[in-house]
Amino acid sequence: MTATQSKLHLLDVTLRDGSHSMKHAFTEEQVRAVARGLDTAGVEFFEVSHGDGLGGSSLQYGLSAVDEMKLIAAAAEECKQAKISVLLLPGIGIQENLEEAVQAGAKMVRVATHVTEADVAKQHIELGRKLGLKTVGFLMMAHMAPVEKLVEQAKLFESYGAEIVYATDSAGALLPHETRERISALRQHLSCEIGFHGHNNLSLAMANTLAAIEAGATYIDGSLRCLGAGSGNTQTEVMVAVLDRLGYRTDIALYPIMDVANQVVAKFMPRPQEITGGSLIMGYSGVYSSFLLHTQAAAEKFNVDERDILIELGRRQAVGGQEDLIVEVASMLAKNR
Ligand SMILES: CC[C@H](O)CC(=O)C(=O)O
Ligand SMILES: [Mn+2]
Repeated sequence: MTATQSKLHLLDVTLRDGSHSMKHAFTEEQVRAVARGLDTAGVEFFEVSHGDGLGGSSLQYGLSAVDEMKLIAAAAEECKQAKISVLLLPGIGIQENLEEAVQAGAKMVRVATHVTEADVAKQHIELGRKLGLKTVGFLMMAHMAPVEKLVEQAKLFESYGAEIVYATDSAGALLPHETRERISALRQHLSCEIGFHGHNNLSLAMANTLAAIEAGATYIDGSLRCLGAGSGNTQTEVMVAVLDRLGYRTDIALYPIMDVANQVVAKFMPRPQEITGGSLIMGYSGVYSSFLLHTQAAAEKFNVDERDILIELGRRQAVGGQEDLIVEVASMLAKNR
């Protein structure tokens, strides 16, 4: 990689993907402190929503301790320059949720679908554009589709009006050459900007991020201290240092971004974002990172090994929205013991 001084857009997802690790219990005070720190450091975009996107607060996905609209409004109040993104999964979030988020201060929407289901997002992308938002298509579980399928689905997003399309490694299952192959194909076949969102379940989030950048991604996600589902995301503050060493411009100041990571986020994280038995197996068998805490609860309830549940979920190719399968598999394993 050569030093290019070309600008990369870092989007921090601590206050959205981190919601999974926090069991959706962010307080307003925590959100304000993180938002202030990100804004001061020069982060351009950061995401605030329930972990499963707008409207995700439910028994199936986990109830939010504080209404996400209140958190979005609080974060917006703290910002002088940073813009707030929200995640929207068609079928979970609805039009009214997005309109309310805009009232609260959101400036970007990322419409997320399973990697083969972009066609359910047409109205949502059009709505984002109509509301004047920076509008993004976010293809989750990108490891589950062959490259040609990913390109086909990304083109659908682009045709609906998405200004950026992401390949999302939801399970932290991609290897660097697979990431490179996917992002290169997207870059070759699309005119819009390309993004990458990684998870660190196989300790490859940074390697995949660099492969994505080399292949043409210009929007990159990260979270402070890796606070995100599974083993978390590419670590924002580390990425700022690495990209600076490589000669990329992020316009994010290193000490301030380290300070919000270490003096704010580290103080309220429920546990370090380590690669545990469960998250490693998620990357290994290709299971949605957001299933981790649900799986650990089911393993405890049915007294079975969380790794066995995850291997079976991977074999069944479980996708987001199938959280009920976790309990079904755990109970099946307990019966067959
Ligand atoms: C359930 C939504 C999911 O957490 C979105 C995301 O960040 C991913 O797929 O990695
Ligand atoms: Mn994620």
